[in-house]
Amino acid sequence: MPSESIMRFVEALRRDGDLASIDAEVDPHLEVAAIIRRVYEQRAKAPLFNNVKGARNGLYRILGAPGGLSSDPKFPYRRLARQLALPGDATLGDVIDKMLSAKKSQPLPPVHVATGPCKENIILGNDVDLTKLPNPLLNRADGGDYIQTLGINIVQHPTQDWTNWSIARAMVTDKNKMVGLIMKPQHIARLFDAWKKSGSGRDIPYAIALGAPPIATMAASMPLPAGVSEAEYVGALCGSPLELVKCETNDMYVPANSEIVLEGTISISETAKEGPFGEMHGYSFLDENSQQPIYNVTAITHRNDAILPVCVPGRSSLGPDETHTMIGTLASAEMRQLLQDAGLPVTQVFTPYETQVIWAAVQVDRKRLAEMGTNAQELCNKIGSLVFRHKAGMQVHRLLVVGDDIDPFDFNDVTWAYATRCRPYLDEFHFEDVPAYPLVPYMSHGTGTKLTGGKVVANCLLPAEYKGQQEWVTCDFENGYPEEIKKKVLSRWADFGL
Ligand SMILES: Cc1cc2c3c(c1C)C(C)(C)C[C@H]1C[C@@H](c4ccccc4)[C@]4(C(=O)NC(=O)N=C4N2C[C@H](O)[C@H](O)[C@H](O)COP(=O)(O)O)N31
Ligand SMILES: [K+]
Ligand SMILES: [Mn+2]
Repeated sequence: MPSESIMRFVEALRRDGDLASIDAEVDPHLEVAAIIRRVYEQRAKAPLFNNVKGARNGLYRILGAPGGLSSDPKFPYRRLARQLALPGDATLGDVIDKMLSAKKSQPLPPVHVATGPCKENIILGNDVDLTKLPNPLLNRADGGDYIQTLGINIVQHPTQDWTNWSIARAMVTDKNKMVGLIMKPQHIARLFDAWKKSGSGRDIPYAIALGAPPIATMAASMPLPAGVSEAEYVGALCGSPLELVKCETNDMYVPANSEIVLEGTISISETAKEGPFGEMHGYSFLDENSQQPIYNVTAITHRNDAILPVCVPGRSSLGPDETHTMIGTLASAEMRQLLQDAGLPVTQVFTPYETQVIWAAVQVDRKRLAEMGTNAQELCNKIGSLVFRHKAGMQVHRLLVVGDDIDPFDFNDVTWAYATRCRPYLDEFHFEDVPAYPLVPYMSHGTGTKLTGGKVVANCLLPAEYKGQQEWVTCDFENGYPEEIKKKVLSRWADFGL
């Protein structure tokens, strides 16, 4: 059973020796975020701050980098594994397979229970004061304190039977208000529009479950198809229904063992300035601010000694954070599913962390490719059209189509194929009429259009590979020498003192 609560997850990290439990007082104004940012980059233990300056009455402790790489280089993805109850030595391929494993199963609806740990403390109406919480400032350029970076935004469709769980950032603006990014084509934006169109004129009931069960947070970060209620997918993933409790001030349901729950309504008319925010590509643009919807907060409920998980997005090549290990990996899962459902000989898709998950390597089975009797132009246009016109491919701007001799999780492999087999211009297939990811710096602050285009598929297969032929020997130790020579070399290696 995956870690069905943040507490169980923290215990798993402690057992792994991958948790630093810090009782010294730390300042949520930049100090906490700077530590978390360095934890990602140094691949240090996940920090649990038990003594955050300004915390009171159990609100709140902070857990940093729950989805960062583990502090044990032998098991880099062990934190993700613990969230999904996979073995500690799980690979990213295992994480992708696990998150896709319920694709063919029946959805398993959650069950409603009377109460749970998130109901241990209930703060209502006038007692709600977000400004009294130790909200973290995550980057010196940020436009506000982002309390919401790893919680689940829970919003229902006004008429259809669809409750969407996603992650969308939000910052505190005053005692009972936040403002949060709601951007197309994300489902929260789609539901926001549906509410506006419904003509009811009502503001939108929502809940944000902070410190929800880790596997629920993973599903919230995954671009599952529209209409799929993530809670039901999680039930199918776990083989047992999630337990939800009803909110105090609206009819939303939240995971019973969430750490902290914010309840209220998203205004369909009022907006406020949101951002800047240090985002997933490693930039916080000083002029980045847009008018975004206001989240009214009518209740806060929480566990005693509640823990707020926090993500501090930034440069991933030094050490990926959850906007890479979760957004990138889970979008890769959905892109792989999309291409396989279209009958293409795709065996794996992955967004390298070295590219801020803006690129994705698409691995094809070269034997099955040869049976297709196709060519680069045809294959790359098919792949690009499928991925770039689908929501799961929204944040990817460059696809690299590689053969099965290339490990998509190994950036050395991917760049070797890209550098040596993709001829600039002839092997690049451009897409200017597809939705862009507007937060990519060369889109938001570049010279061209901001909402469309700037996408390309790079063919990294030589023509012979389209016929299933590999007309070369790869010059590395692994491939360049007969087995008995390699055995001989390895057996004498130590004696030579190399
Ligand atoms: C894991 C994770 C996911 C995030 C985000 C973050 C983290 C940690 C923070 C740290 C808050 C940074 C911003 C980054 C920002 C962002 C915006 C657009 C695309 C990617 C990221 C955004 C966000 O603010 N808004 C948004 O719409 N989607 C986000 N996702 C991606 C979505 O959770 C993901 O796409 C899901 O699939 C949505 O569910 P849906 O398919 O609509 O049901 N945030
Ligand atoms: K989701
Ligand atoms: Mn969704």
